[in-house]
Amino acid sequence: MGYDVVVADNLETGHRAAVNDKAKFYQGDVRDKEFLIKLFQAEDITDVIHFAAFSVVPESMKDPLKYFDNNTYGMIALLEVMNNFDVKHIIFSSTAATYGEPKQIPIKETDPTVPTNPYGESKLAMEKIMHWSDVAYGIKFVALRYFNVAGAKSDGTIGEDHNPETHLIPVVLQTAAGQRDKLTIFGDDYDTKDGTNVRDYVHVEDLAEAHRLAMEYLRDGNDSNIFNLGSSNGFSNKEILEAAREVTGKEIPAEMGPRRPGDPSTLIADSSKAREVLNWKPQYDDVHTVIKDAWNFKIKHMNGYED
Ligand SMILES: NC(=O)c1ccc[n+]([C@@H]2O[C@H](COP(=O)([O-])OP(=O)(O)OC[C@H]3O[C@@H](n4cnc5c(N)ncnc54)[C@H](O)[C@@H]3O)[C@@H](O)[C@H]2O)c1
Ligand SMILES: O=c1ccn([C@@H]2O[C@H](COP(=O)(O)OP(=O)(O)O[C@H]3O[C@H](CO)[C@@H](O)[C@H](O)[C@H]3O)[C@@H](O)[C@H]2O)c(=O)[nH]1
Repeated sequence: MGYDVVVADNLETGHRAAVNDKAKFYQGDVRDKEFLIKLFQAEDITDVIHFAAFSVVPESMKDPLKYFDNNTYGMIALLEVMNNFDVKHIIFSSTAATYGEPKQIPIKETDPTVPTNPYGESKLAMEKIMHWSDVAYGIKFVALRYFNVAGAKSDGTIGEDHNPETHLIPVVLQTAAGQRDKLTIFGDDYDTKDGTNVRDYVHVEDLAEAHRLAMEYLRDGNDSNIFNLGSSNGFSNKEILEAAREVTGKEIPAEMGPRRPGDPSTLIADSSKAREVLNWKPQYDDVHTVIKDAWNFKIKHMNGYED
């Protein structure tokens, strides 16, 4: 859309091949202030979109300090360097995991934030650090609380590739592709329509557009703000499995397993604030399309970006 883009990533879970050729790429760690200072000296940065983080809920339960170090400390280092270079806009990948077990569905931005896992806690702390950096240094932020991001770029060129993969839809599709023997659904004794967890899946292309709108919102001189980003539809884990069977035409063997520690029962967004304030108009509300796009990426990249 005509923006000049600089990407910084340590490639710990990311892939060089996922970076568009038109963007400049710097390999380095967001916690490394020397690296950031060199980057901010070399490039004329006006706005920062901060995605870098660890984001696997069960891993954060086992190793919380890894999450507070990479995520929360990473934010401190970044804001310090932004402040030194007088960069005043940051768009941040926050998460539905900041809410914890919701008191009401759909979840509004004003609802209580009581994370049930260290990952969500690390991100909530990052939001608070941005708030106080706004008060003290005038760095304006938009925290985008993503619900479950899924799908792939609709032309099949960019998609999810984690090793090991833990997210439900790509795990289901690895099973459909014969790369796993079976799917294990983590718990069927929740207080939901069929006993399995319910999540709100938002297409990655809709999510990307919300970032552009959030950046323009800050460029227009608006105040710091927090927005939910979800499709506002809830699908149970069993429903995702059934939808994936329909999309792929594969049997997809599955079994029930025990609950996964740290999982809230149901997460569904009220995204009306993003629609009203950012004028966000998500194009995808059908989970079949989300799964179809993820499957399209999968069959073109059976081994991820190695293909
Ligand atoms: N996928 C989801 O459903 C979801 C939902 C809510 C929030 N989020 C957030 O969105 C962001 C992107 O998530 P994703 O699913 O694409 O995960 P991902 O692991 O694919 O992407 C994270 C990227 O950050 C990089 N990174 C991590 N730590 C870094 C560091 N210290 N320095 C430099 N680069 C670093 C990784 O190499 C990777 O490219 C994360 O902040 C995550 O918490 C994701
Ligand atoms: O093999 C699997 C993998 C997942 N699940 C379940 O599928 C659901 C979704 O899990 P997952 O895809 O791992 O996502 P979440 O744990 O819901 O977390 C995602 O969504 C959060 C916001 O809702 C983000 O903050 C996180 O970064 C992102 O990973 C949960 O009920 C899991 O228990 C299974 O049953 N079997």
